Amino acid sequence: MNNFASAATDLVKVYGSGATAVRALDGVTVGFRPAAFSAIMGPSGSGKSTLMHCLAGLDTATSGAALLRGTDLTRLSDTALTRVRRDRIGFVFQAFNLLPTLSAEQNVLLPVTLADRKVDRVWFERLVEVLGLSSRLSHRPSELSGGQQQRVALARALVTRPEVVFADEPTGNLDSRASADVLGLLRQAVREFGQTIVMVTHDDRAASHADVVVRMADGRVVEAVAA
Ligand SMILES: Nc1ncnc2c1ncn2[C@@H]1O[C@H](COP(=O)(O)OP(=O)(O)OP(=O)(O)O)[C@@H](O)[C@H]1O
Repeated sequence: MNNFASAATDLVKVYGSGATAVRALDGVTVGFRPAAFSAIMGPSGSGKSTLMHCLAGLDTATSGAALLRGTDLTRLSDTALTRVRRDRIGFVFQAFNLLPTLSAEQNVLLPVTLADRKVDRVWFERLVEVLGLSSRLSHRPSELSGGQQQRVALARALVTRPEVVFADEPTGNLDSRASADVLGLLRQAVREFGQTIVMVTHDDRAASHADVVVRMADGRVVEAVAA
């Protein structure tokens, strides 16, 4: 499992206890290749978000391992986990989650600012150019379209060059044109920057942009195929 950028081994997540317990993950073993675009699909309630949250260190597992390049996140302290999330993982959410009072540039640079790190201007300029944000950097989120806001969120996720970007329904709030645009950019990040991306989606069209599709049902992986 160490060859994978992100992996789960026999991952179990039980919410609640006793008669009302829900086994959201029922022994998931799966690996996500580096520099590939992977999609997790499956019916509502099949455990997609729970798997992603455990792999991204946003939720704790009941048992099993959630590996980020061989680091088992289930064994880390809260402080260590916070650092891993900040330094080694990028996030893109359905609801963009940009800070409304900051400009696009400040939003993109937020993970660098928070980590008190030096901004790599060359990398920043390249990202902004590839994502088509050069003329939008001084705008606040409210002055941007949904597609532009998601591009800012994507730049924010990529700015630290994380080992994995986890995207949770990244096109869920976008119309079909903006969706195609964002999916094309996710693909481009994989192709040009060697970025590893793991995306949860309901949308067959979104999944068709991925290299690999992992299908879940009832808390288990039922299929993992090259798209
Ligand atoms: N915080 C929670 N407390 C209790 N049960 C939960 C919690 N989060 C998820 N579950 C349950 O775990 C199961 C898996 O949920 P999960 O959100 O991972 O599914 P999903 O495939 O992402 O669904 P959707 O596509 O609707 O987002 C569901 O039965 C859900 O009701």
